[in-house]
Amino acid sequence: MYMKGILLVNLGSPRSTSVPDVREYLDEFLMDEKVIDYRWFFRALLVQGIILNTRPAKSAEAYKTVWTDEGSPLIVITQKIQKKLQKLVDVPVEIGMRYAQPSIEAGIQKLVEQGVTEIVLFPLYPQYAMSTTETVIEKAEEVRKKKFPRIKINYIQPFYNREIYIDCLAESIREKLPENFDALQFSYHGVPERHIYKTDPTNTCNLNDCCSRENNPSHQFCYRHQCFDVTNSVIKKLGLPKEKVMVTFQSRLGKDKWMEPYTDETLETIGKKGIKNLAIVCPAFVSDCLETLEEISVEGKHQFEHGGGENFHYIPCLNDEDRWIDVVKTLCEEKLNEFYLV
Ligand SMILES: C=CC1=C(C)c2cc3[nH]c(cc4nc(cc5[nH]c(cc1n2)c(C)c5CCC(=O)O)C(CCC(=O)O)=C4C)c(C)c3C=C
Ligand SMILES: [Fe+2]
Ligand SMILES: [Fe+2]
Repeated sequence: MYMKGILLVNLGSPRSTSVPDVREYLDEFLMDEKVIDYRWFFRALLVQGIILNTRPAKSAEAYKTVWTDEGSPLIVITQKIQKKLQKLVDVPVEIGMRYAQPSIEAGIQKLVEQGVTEIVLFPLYPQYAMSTTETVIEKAEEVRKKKFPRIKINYIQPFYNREIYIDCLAESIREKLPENFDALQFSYHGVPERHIYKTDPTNTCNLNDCCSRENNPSHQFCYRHQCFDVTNSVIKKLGLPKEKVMVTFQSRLGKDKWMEPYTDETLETIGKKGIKNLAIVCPAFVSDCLETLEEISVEGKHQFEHGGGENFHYIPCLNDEDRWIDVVKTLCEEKLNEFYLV
């Protein structure tokens, strides 16, 4: 007897805003070799010897500013997506986080307890990255092989170029754009440049003009290309001129070279260049989280105003908007149906 289910996977947050809980979360997150891709000894030296001495206290303060009575925004929003999706589909829907709780293992366990044998696992990231999609799939496969060897898992691939997603994002942005703005900034989570080279099976991406060219075989694993592709498709739908649009990369960590231009440096300087009214959106995230609610809405706003900007307008993520839940449903159903084909 076969039974299907859906597991929605997001990044995860600390259990609470206490410094020990934030340290535990950062330890698991940053010791993932798909995130900090140094050899174990050097990774441990950097993460456990340096970063975990100071960052947990700083991050805990940041988390306090976004935490709600129900918990971390990222987890609360993922739960809301789960509940809304559950009303639309007739198979069980659970959630799992790549780091901390509820874990991917706990999510699969819940599905198995409901009799599920075939799971559609949805990594909630529009663009592919080694530090997101790839680590989720690797972790889920590790858990499946060790704990649930008889379960089948079918993975939803990055959906950055799916028309239903682009339509949904464009409409969501259109509704939230202020009447007057000098520029619309697309701020994506950054990754170290090395990650892009490392995951390019074709060795052709030059992290430059290549990412904006059409039909390069490297694009399937090029996070930078996929960010530009989302931006170009959305602005085409919105009918916005390219001159009014910027793409930047946020949230860098450590001393490696991350993709440029950096969001914070851009925000500090554009006011003086005449951009007084700014709208900003963060399409690497489907749900609002620390990186959007604190780093962009609060810190980003200060940086913009400090640099001479006047009106800063943050455009929230898709979160649990009904049109986005419909996209999630369609993408899940496509994969659920694939089980019949194998
Ligand atoms: C959306 C895609 C993401 C990519 C790509 C990504 C890469 C990446 N992140 C770090 C380091 C940190 N990220 C942190 C928070 C965080 N990152 C993402 C998403 C991506 N990360 C989200 C959704 C969040 C928010 C989590 C939440 O609880 O709200 C943090 C923790 C917070 C902090 O201390 O600043 C770190 C650290 C690296 C190193 C990396 C790629 C190599
Ligand atoms: Fe590229
Ligand atoms: Fe991150």
